Amino acid sequence: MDNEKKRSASFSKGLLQSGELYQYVLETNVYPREPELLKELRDMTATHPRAIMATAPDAGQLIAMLLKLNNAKRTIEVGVFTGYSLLLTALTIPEDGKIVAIDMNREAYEIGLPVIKKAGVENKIEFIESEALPVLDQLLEDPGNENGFDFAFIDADKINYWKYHERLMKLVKVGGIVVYDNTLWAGSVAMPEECTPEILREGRQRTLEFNKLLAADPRVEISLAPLGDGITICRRMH
Ligand SMILES: C[S@@+](CC[C@H](N)C(=O)[O-])C[C@H]1O[C@@H](n2cnc3c(N)ncnc32)[C@H](O)[C@@H]1O
Repeated sequence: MDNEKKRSASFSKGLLQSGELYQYVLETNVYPREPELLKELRDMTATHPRAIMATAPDAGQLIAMLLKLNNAKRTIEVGVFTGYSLLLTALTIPEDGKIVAIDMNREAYEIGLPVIKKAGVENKIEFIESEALPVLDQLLEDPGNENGFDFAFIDADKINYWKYHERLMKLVKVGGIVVYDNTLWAGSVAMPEECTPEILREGRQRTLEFNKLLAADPRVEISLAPLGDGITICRRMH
């Protein structure tokens, strides 16, 4: 990819002042520390027609740090796609860690699976091909899962984010962390509706509603970090 294309590809994902600034962050701080196999998976995904869906590497770097700071062992991931955030999590949690990874599309997961196998971390992953909501409800049927998870990463259909949140407030332990992706929705949350491109409008509305509910939720501390497409970090307080 030439520099111009690289700049515009990264800018479409980033929210900083300029593509150059985002590229600077990636090239000086993120890419040099990105594990080799994660880079391989990112490169494989780059040719996918929906490559833009993959978690941004700068957001991924913060997620890995949060997993470590929280000594996360049991995690949930909703929205796997080709597995960038999943491999990142699997590489970060300890050998006996486990990830319940849910996506209704196995095909995309299978694109990244050979790299996950090459990394030797497939044993940490339970991939469930399904709509996420019934799986979370099913997890809650087992009382052993209540407060049973240390961390969750949610990167799927915005319309259900609040429903996921309600379940996660029971599944993730007090002190545990839940990260929601795309909470700035390409910057559209701060645009007047009439100036928002049609393709972003519904997601913008859902994101505005979700962000408002989260900001008023006394169960969590929150921080909306403007990395990637915006990630909101929640720490369950009670
Ligand atoms: C933005 S992508 C996830 C990107 C991924 N975190 C990564 O790092 O590449 C969103 C994924 O959510 C999945 N998805 C959307 N709605 C879903 C639902 N209701 N239940 C389960 N998965 C869903 C899609 O199939 C898609 O693979």
